[in-house]
Amino acid sequence: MSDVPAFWHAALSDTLKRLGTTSDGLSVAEAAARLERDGPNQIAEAQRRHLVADLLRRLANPLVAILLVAAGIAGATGDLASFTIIVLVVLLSTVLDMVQEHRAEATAEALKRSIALRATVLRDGHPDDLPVSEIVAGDVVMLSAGDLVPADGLVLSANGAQLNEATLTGEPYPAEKHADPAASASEMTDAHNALFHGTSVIGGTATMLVVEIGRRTRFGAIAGSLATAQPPTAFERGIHKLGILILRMTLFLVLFVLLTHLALGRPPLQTFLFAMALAVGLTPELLPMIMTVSLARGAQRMAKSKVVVKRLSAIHDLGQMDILCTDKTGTLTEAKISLVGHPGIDGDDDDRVAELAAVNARFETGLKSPLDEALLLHMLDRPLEAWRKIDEKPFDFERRRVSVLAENANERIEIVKGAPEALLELCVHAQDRSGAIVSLDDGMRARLVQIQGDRAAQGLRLLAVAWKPAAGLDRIGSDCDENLIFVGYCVFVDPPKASATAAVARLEAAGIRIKVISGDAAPVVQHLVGALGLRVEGVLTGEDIAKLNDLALAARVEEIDLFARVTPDQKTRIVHALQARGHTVGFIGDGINDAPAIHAADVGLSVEGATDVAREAADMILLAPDLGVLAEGVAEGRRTYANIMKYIRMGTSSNFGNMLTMAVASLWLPFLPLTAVQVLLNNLIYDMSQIGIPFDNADAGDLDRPHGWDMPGLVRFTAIMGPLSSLFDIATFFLLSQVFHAGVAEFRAAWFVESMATQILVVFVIRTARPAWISRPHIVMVVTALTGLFVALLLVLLPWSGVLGFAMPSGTIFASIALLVLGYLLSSELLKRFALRDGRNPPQVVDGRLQT
Ligand SMILES: Nc1ncnc2c1ncn2[C@@H]1O[C@H](COP(=O)(O)OP(=O)(O)OP(=O)(O)O)[C@@H](O)[C@H]1O
Ligand SMILES: [Mg+2]
Repeated sequence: MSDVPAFWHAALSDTLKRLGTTSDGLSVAEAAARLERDGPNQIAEAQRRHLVADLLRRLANPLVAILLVAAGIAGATGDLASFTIIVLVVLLSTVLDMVQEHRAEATAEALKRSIALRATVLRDGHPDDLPVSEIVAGDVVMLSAGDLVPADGLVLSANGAQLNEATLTGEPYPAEKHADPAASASEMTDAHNALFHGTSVIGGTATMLVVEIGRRTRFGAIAGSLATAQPPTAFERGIHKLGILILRMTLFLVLFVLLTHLALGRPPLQTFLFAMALAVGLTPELLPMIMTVSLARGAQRMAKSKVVVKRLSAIHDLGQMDILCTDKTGTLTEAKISLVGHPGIDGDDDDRVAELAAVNARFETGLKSPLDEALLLHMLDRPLEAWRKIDEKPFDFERRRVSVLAENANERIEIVKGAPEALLELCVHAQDRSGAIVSLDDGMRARLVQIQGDRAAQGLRLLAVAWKPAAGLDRIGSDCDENLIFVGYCVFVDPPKASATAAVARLEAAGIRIKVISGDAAPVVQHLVGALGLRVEGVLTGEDIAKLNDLALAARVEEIDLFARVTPDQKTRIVHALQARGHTVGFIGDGINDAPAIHAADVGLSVEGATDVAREAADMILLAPDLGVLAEGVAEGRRTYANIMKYIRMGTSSNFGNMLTMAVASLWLPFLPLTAVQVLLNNLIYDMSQIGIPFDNADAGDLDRPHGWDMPGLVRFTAIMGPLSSLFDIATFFLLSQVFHAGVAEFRAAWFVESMATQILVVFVIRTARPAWISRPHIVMVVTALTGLFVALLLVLLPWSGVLGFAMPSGTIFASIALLVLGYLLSSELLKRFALRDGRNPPQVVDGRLQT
């Protein structure tokens, strides 16, 4: 990497001295000073772009730049009015755009900050829960299983600390960390005394001295080069394609208008300005702003219904999600686990079982599972003080058991507790109530399997407990799973969550199929879904999945709704298999074991109380561990999508219509239908009139099933509504020039009004697939749209309209225009039933289930 010696080579005492700190950490005042000096501990550059820089960036947009140059030419040739107005309009619309977008981004950022990761940091010698961004070099941070390492640093002390460093090193196996110096380690993979930002603690605890923060960490160094941006969603890709299409058409039209007018001998400068203004008018320049504002507004509303969005574009995915994978504990159950029994091999409660299990739970340093907590709670009145820990082999989700080496005055033994099926297999002896050790024959094995089956069928969760003598041993050996002596089971109850049934029903009614993916045993999961009354089909276990390759798995995942005893890796495989079948997949989970699947899903979901790793991997965080909250979120996602589509439909259809109109007008009219200034004003007012769209209400039809980017539907909409608007434009031309023989200024005023009214008012028609008078628009949208129309009328009616090149049209002209506009709105209302049909084959909902 670099010639500077790696930070883990130096002696700890030297590093402490260099950083001016001790193993008790910094004082609050010193930390504040360092935060001021070094800046926050974050990898991304400060998000807030500088306002002036942003303005310049927007003005550098080629279209705007051409306009400004054109304005300059107009000014130089003495057309001061055009110069001033063009510059004003350009500035106004740019600033408008920018302010809206900044405000939206600020809202989204604030929401995100509310769920920022926190860490336990020693300040003034006391542990304090602080946002990770406030960590400075010299701080001492306390880490435990499930935490993300917030910076680079040295291990001060560790207790069975195991780290997953795959993000940095690609190494899938956990790395053990301890405080001994590693002066000779040249690679980070060998630096067993160093902790790196972005890795996660999967077992044990550690205290860490922070050495490097933010971009100076190893992770920060590569994160900068590896663009961390998420790949665009299907919706964003669609929008991008549409943008390119519009750009091509605009270019074509502008060239066409330019060449025809020049060929017909019209004044070159004016024609050029007009063509440029047209180009500006045709670009959906407001689209990015409308998208950001809609998404931010969606995020704000979702926050009210307790879903905090970390990645804004995930709102699209949420609206499009048609499969939700969920883990069991906490989402479908109350996660209030208690021990209800500890039967020995005869089936009756045996205290030795509870005691050994509790010793194991007490000494295990990994993330305490709710099962461990239930065990410890049960033993509260009988402290395990006689026991001393010697060694441990921590829990992992592949082995599904924990081994602990411990002793009391009488014995030194290895105690194992874990998933019963596998653990029973490993036992060759059993111990009965009297303490006698008997051989575990087939008959007894069958009786024990029977106990497992009985309890699981009642929905009770089981852990098996076994042990073996370990006199003279100081470490757990590689033979730790051999020759075990079975003592009994711990039986837990985790009551089903009452609200889950209704929440699942709501999600299913919204066209989302639920799949339960659990690390628990199949009968337990089956009993639970039965108790909740969920309609789920089929079961696949981790063992089955291990035998399937990805292709075979993809063939099975559709019809199976229950997955039991799966490993974390298999959770991810299931998500990928569903994605391969074309589904938009959500995954909700809270554990270390869920994080990879959360990351792989289109919509990664986690809950407030989940482990850091799960929350970090998620796109959205539910503030309440309740699927009902998610159902609300889905509705918001779809509303956001529906509103963005309104803007896009308005834009594409009126653009396409305008293009046709302009092409016809250029050939036919002896003058430009509008001056450049008028085109720009038209565009500005139209833009402003649409600012209310993100606030609009959505119809039930927009919310009751998933929908994604639908290009064929959009093309059909444009092909129907575009020509319709041209038809009425051309009718207006005809009326004005052939019937009323309007003068140039009067013609332009009338056409300005007609074009504004049709463009602005049609939103009330196409915002809904239902009859326009049934579906109520949001008041903010009504007000912005009508204000736009009012301003347009003022520009023509006020005395100074002459400055803009308008002359007041006669009352008859106004009346005919009003009739034309009315006719346009009515025919749009009639035709929209053909234009607004979904372009894809609508998914069929049969018997409440979405058929795919
Ligand atoms: N602390 C523990 N000690 C021993 N075994 C454990 C412990 N925690 C979990 N196990 C075993 O590992 C299995 C898988 O763990 P867990 O149930 O947490 O997985 P999961 O996929 O998160 O399940 P869920 O869907 O319930 O959230 C458990 O069913 C249990 O048999
Ligand atoms: Mg879990």
